Amino acid sequence: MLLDAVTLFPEMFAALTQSGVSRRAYENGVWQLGLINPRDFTADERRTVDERPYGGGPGMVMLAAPLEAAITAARERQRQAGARGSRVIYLSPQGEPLTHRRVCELADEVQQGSGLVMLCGRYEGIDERLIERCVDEEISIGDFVLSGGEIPAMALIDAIVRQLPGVLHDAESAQQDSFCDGLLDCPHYTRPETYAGQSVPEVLLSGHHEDIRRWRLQQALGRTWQRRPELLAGRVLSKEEARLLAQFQAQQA
Ligand SMILES: NC(=O)c1ccc(NCc2ccccc2)nc1
Repeated sequence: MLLDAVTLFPEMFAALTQSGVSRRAYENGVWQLGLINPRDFTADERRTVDERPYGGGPGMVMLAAPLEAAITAARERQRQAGARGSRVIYLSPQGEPLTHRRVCELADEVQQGSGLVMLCGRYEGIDERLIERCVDEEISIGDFVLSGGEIPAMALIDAIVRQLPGVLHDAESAQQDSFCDGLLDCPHYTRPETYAGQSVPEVLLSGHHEDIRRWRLQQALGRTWQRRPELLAGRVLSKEEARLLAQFQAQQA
């Protein structure tokens, strides 16, 4: 699974390869990370990667040429490593909002042997002609602006890696994540049974797996209804789900 990042700050990506689930998967060879710095593809002495915007205005814009050379190098490296095609994804506030569904689609593509090149912008963004020439897809992780595309790229990589087989111990926990079945996650509890005077919902101590499954489903439905009702609008409920949600709503009334 070849994932490359075109970035002026390659050292940031250590967060993925040096800790947690993504580190374990990386060390087990489930995924590989390539880091390409556009500064290595500049032709001038000062290794210029950005310039002032035409039309004036604040800030700087990233030059197209070093980025195109970096992307070309990344795609060539992926081709030589046997990737069947490469998708160039540009992380930007102007992108398509990222969803769990898209994460799973990209994870499937990578599993089928496609490579991913994540383009990380800095400053005010990138010369539009580079985007037109080289970017296959623009993705946003939310309606806010960060100082660079590296954190969004790492978020996307982490979300994709979690979906790859063998990464999470029991595949189940990937499925039970929020959003997997289009719902928010249920509440979770662990020891001690009483914390700060608060006890754990009885059903979770009962050992009745069917009751526990039903309680968790009802909590997920109820929370989604309370916090993100628009997610329910796009989801068909089973008879059991409809009944559990109605019961939850009645209890809230
Ligand atoms: N919401 C996001 O996914 C996101 C992505 C990148 C980013 N900052 C870099 C950048 C700024 C302006 C134009 C293009 C890239 N901030 C937020």
